Amino acid sequence: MSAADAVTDALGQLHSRFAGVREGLPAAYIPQLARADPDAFGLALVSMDGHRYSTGDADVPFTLQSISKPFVYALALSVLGLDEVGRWVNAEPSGEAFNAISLEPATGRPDNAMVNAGAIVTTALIPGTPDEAAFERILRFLGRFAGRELDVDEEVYASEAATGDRNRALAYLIRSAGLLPFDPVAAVETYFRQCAVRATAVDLATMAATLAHGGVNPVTGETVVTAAVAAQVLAVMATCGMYNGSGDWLLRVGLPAKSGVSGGLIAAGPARFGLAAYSPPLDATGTSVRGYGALVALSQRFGLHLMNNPALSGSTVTLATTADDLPTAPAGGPERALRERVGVVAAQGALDFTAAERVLFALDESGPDRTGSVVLDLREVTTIDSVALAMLHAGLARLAQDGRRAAVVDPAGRLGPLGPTRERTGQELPRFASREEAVEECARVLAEGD
Ligand SMILES: NC(=O)CC[C@H](N)C(=O)O
Repeated sequence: MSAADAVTDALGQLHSRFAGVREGLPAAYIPQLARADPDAFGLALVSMDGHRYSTGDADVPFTLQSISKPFVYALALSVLGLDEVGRWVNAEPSGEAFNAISLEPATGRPDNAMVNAGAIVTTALIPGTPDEAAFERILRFLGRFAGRELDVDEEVYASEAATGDRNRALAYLIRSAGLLPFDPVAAVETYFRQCAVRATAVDLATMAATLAHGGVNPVTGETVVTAAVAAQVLAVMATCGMYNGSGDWLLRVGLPAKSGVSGGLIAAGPARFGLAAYSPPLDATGTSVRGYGALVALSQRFGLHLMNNPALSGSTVTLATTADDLPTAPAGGPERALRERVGVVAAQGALDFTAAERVLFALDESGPDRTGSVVLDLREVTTIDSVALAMLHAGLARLAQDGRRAAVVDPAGRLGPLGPTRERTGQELPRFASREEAVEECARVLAEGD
């Protein structure tokens, strides 16, 4: 036993709770899918550190079906960009079933890339390269999300190819509206193959975790897509991923998700987890019945709903005082009076936009009457993202413009080159290794001014 087995136990409890559910039937319109074991049931979770947890049939391979759609959309966005992809496929929830004729009346443009119509167009947009046909490129790309090479279930592919006339009809209909830029037969064949790619629930949770982790596979460390593309894909999954069940899903589960008619279901908790369920019996929207139940319960149990009181990051400002309050300040004398006019603000942790706002507010409030000098101590700060960095430099420059001398305690150089502040003020921002030196410098400058 290990401590982390508690996570596996939590998954195991959900598994036991839903394993007995007998509702729903495996998809039958693709004959080969009707042969799936209705009792198969697996759950998997992958953390942002790449830790994998699973229970039940989480290592049983099954075909991705529609779960391939967000990942092929990610490839299209990576190759062509959102504006170009958006010319061919919209991003509006259709409120209709996955196989509906969800096309914009005037243009024939599919409503979104999660319904079949939009997914077929998305697949058609993927160009082959001199080295790789379009499908090989898609297959390899899916494998980078999973962290291993994936393959095709040829029987499921053949079964869908033999019966998939509705998807062919959709492709012809789209082309008749003048939209589909490629051969509809080839586009649908590639789409059928992508739907027949095989993966396990653990693979799928890794794929979802890669989207949740800003496009970096947390198991392999590979950057598969940019953070911007990962966010775009998650946005479309959130609004359209569960078809005509998308609104209800966002309400109850609150996570970007995608279902597939083989019984797979993924959900992504941005910056938290990738989740996957596998259980073939489906409800009326083509969603795994047990998977739905388990992920609703899991989201509630682990508090994953995105709109639910987003966790306030830990306290940022750990000290906001004047220098004469510091234990190192010698009592009495003119030194002490100078030190009363030096504000000290210490920050900690990872600084983003929210945290930078707290720091800037504390700098303003520091010192008597919001005047005098300020020392910003960044020794306990672990990271400063680009947005926070620009805000800190802008804020420090404004202090200088107000005639308030600022000094930073930043031995690790987290504030980067101090140039941005200097450029705005013409003054060098002094940087010190210790708080005491910074306070002394500020007090010295105040004494000079007196
Ligand atoms: N919802 C799904 O998983 C549908 C995928 C399936 N290959 C189809 O096109 O019908």
